[in-house]
Amino acid sequence: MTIEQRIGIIGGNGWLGSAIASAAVDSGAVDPARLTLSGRSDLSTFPAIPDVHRTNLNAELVERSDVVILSVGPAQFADVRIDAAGKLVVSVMAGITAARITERTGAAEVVRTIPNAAAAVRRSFTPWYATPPVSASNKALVQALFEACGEASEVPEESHIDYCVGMTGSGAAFPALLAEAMIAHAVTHGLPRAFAERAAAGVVAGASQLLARPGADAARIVQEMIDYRGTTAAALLAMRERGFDEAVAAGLAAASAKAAAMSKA
Ligand SMILES: NC(=O)C1=CN([C@@H]2O[C@H](COP(=O)(O)OP(=O)(O)OC[C@H]3O[C@@H](n4cnc5c(N)ncnc54)[C@H](O)[C@@H]3O)[C@@H](O)[C@H]2O)C=CC1
Ligand SMILES: O=C(O)[C@@H]1CCC=N1
Repeated sequence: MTIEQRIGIIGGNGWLGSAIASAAVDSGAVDPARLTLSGRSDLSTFPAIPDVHRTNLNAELVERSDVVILSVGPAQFADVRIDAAGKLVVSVMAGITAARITERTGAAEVVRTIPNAAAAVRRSFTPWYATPPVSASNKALVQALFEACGEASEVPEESHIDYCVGMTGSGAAFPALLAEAMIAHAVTHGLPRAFAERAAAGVVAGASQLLARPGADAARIVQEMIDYRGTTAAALLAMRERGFDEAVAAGLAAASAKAAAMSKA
């Protein structure tokens, strides 16, 4: 779907805002001439997307946009003073409630999302929640915008977005954590670091594709390996025995707790 509405990204000079802007343009979903980015840094540091309008003035961005994406840090939101009444406001900020966004922007139609760092390679999985006033056509716009960044899926409750800060938002870093642990182990067993890095990245990125197959079922893949009763089963059972599931659960809970604390900072 090509998005006809004019899009503005406040914080479009930042990590995630830049990735969304590039994905939206590269996918063809958004015409760069209808895209505006704002941020606090020098305009020369903004992403180099031809024909995109860049500004340090949020009011100018709002004036030029039908859809305003909020991509500043949660603690920076208190400094964003805009009047977006009558516009669709889409937040990617962790921890900031839709009620607070309406209160501070005047927008009735608010969507909360939690994309992730894989938006940079158009592989973010992005859940989104629309407040009741959001029209069906604006919901379709949000779905199209985040499909340009990877996959997107509507959730029925705002609390699901707060939960997803850990799972989808922070989860993009988890494969690298797994790879790092494997590299460290391989190096202590004498393997050359360069080989270990290539092998770990290859295993983590390559084998993840098993889960990308239609109908893939993580629990079934794990159980099949355990039922095979070979070396993989030995590895999986030892990791579980040492608290793998508990470590993941603690990580997800810590991310959501941190988001709640950041939103109050
Ligand atoms: N980085 C990630 O993987 C993810 C980030 N998020 C959320 O996305 C938001 C942005 O995160 P990042 O891009 O990583 O941060 P960032 O620090 O790279 O970008 C934020 C940008 O906002 C700009 N900014 C700050 N105050 C501003 C203001 N008043 N007006 C205009 N621009 C302003 C800054 O110049 C900065 O470039 C955060 O709220 C974060 O919780 C959500 C999911 C994943
Ligand atoms: O690390 C962070 O704070 C951001 C928010 C969710 C994922 N990344």
